[in-house]
Amino acid sequence: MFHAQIPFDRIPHQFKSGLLCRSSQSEKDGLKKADADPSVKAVMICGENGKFSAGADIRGFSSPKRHGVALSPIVSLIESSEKPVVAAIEGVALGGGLEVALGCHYRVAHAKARMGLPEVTIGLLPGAEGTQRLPRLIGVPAALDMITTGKHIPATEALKLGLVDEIVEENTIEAAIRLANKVIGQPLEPRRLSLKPVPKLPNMEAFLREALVKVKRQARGCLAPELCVQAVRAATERPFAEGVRRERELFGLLLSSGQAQALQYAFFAERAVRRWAAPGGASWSSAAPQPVRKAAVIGLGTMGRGIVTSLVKANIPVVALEQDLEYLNKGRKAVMLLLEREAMKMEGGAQTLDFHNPARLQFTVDFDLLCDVDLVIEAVFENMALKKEIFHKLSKICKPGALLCTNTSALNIDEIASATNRPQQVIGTHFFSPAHVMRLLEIIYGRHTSPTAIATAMQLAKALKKVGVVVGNCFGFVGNRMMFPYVQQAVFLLEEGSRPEAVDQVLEDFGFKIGPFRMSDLAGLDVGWRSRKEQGLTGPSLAAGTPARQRHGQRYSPLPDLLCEQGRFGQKTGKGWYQYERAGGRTATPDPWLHDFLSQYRDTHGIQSRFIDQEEILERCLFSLINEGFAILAEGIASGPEHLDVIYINGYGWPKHRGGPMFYASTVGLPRVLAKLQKYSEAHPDVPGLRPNAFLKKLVAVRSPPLKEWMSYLSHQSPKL
Ligand SMILES: CC/C=C/CC(=O)SCCNC(=O)CCNC(=O)[C@H](O)C(C)(C)COP(=O)(O)OP(=O)(O)OC[C@H]1O[C@@H](n2cnc3c(N)ncnc32)[C@H](O)[C@@H]1OP(=O)(O)O
Repeated sequence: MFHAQIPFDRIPHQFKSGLLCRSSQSEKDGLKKADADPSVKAVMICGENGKFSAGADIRGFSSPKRHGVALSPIVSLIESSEKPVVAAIEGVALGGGLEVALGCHYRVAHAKARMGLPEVTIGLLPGAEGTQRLPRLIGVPAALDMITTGKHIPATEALKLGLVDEIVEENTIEAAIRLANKVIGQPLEPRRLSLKPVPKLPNMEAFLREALVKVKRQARGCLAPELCVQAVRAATERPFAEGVRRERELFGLLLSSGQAQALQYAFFAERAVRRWAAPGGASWSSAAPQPVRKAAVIGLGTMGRGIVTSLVKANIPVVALEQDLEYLNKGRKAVMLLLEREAMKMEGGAQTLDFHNPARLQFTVDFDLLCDVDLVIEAVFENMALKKEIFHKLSKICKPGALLCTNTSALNIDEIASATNRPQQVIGTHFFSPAHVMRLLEIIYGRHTSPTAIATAMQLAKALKKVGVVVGNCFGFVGNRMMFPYVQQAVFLLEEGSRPEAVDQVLEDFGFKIGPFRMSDLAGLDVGWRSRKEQGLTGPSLAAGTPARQRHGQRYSPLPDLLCEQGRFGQKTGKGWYQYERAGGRTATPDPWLHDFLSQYRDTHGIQSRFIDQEEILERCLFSLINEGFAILAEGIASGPEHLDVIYINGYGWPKHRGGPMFYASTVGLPRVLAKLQKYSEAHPDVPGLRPNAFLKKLVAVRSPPLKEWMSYLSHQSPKL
């Protein structure tokens, strides 16, 4: 028996899985030697440290030295071996790692192992013949599902699909050796996947056509899933060698598409934001989190319900509190419904979640029951006075070490903290709706927030399977602050001659899940209206004589206020920027009433309507958002552009294959972004959001360095960091 270990490059930090080495000579030599040595009867391939392989080093794909796919010859060599080769899969077998296993004649996996071809998630396709071998092994529907989603499947599922031959609870390597000994001398031809036909489907053509439509719909504008379908189609239509040629061609297209680079940037950005930094030098490397053994949620509106669901799913016991029994019962029903739905999606169902057990989930109107929780998340509506009242109460009732979180999308964390006797334990946790689904958790530190509080909130994000991003305290924090100029431009474009459906179409074609007007109808126009009234921008507190389209000397559009005055709050009232089939309906159709209303509005205010092309729509919306991003970086509200990008991808539906707004700016070119902002700003001098930010100007002046160097060009790090 010859044991070949896939050469492993150890990844720094805690990561113990192996990555495939790009130099392939050593394993080629090993395999050749084993084949030539008559004393070797079989070969077993395993990983190191309990991990088979996480695939190729993703950083290598953007390296200029990279030429073609070097793994295919090794996989072919394994498959063509005259001696049985068995893969012993422990930990993970991903990407190129799984492709190596597919070249083996047999596969044994540990019960806890996970397998997948995640290349699609980094903008590629399995380029070492995986798109040709997998459909031959497990059939087109299952292979297509794995290849186009990139999902990791557990060993139990892999066994059901026929991806592995055996799963074991204990020593995988010994089991693989046992299997290898058993199959010595048996014919290998039937085990060579390249020689097998792809299992036929009665309706293969229709199936592939539908699969293409599905991936195009799901991943608007993202190339990789579409090309994955094309590669699998090649497996169904061509002999193996031709299919491989097609796979290689498609892989090359993706590698040079720009989307792969954006998605790979997003992969590392998501990991980089875990290394947070905050005022006074506190950071992820020095601060330790406190354990959260029990939590409480205050307020069971839409956000509170989702947060409770999230905590229960993370196995954290929860006390859910409402102001009175009527609200409590309503909230309880809604939470139970959400949890039942979630349980149905999980293996093990309701038993796994255990939400009927009052020790795991308790509903109450009694604040005193919060006395022993480790963490409270207040999720009442956005009203400073109410939040302060609650935090004042919490600081009296909760145990000394308890962390006090406020779920707010814009309010001042310091002001909320001032109502307590422990501002160091107050932190903002901005969840996104629906809170049990959306991955983003914006974590906002105030002036007094302690490093332990930040570390605990980050740990909570991890437990909830969310991406936590630590940011500073300012109105709207990062996500909403960048959103304001974007939405503002969208509304200004309507004033000047555009229509909601035209603006939405441009941004949806760019890749956003929904455009700004559909989004506003979904969220409810009344939310922003209430906030504008509180800010004195509209409503009874607006000073008499204020010009209709100006506030504090800047351009202002009263259009959203006028719609709200007509009771048009969006989907909930059946009318907003669009019309819907009924109140609560979800199908938006352009509304002739709104078009007439816009014409009358322009007449009233003497605005000459003009045709606005797609380029202007896109640039004014996106570049104003990006411009605000530069202001946020310059002020030290976020520690790097990756933070802004991760927030936008995970919380605002920014297309991941465009890498986030700041990455996108770097691909468009900072000089172009600056020039366009200058042009639009000259045309609209009363719109500060279009005035190029000084940091953007500085970066252009120093010849637009790569994104990872931007922060070093800030002359001084903000005192916030
Ligand atoms: C030439 C043949 C072509 C082959 C195609 C391929 O193989 S493409 C690569 C396919 N593989 C992947 O896409 C796997 C990506 N990685 C993961 O899904 C996960 O990292 C994991 C392996 C499931 C482990 O998850 P876990 O949560 O335990 O750890 P992290 O995600 O936090 O990762 C720890 C650190 O390791 C770095 N890292 C992980 N995978 C890779 C990789 N393939 N290439 C380079 N670096 C990788 C990750 O960035 C983390 O680094 P830090 O410095 O600690 O942030």
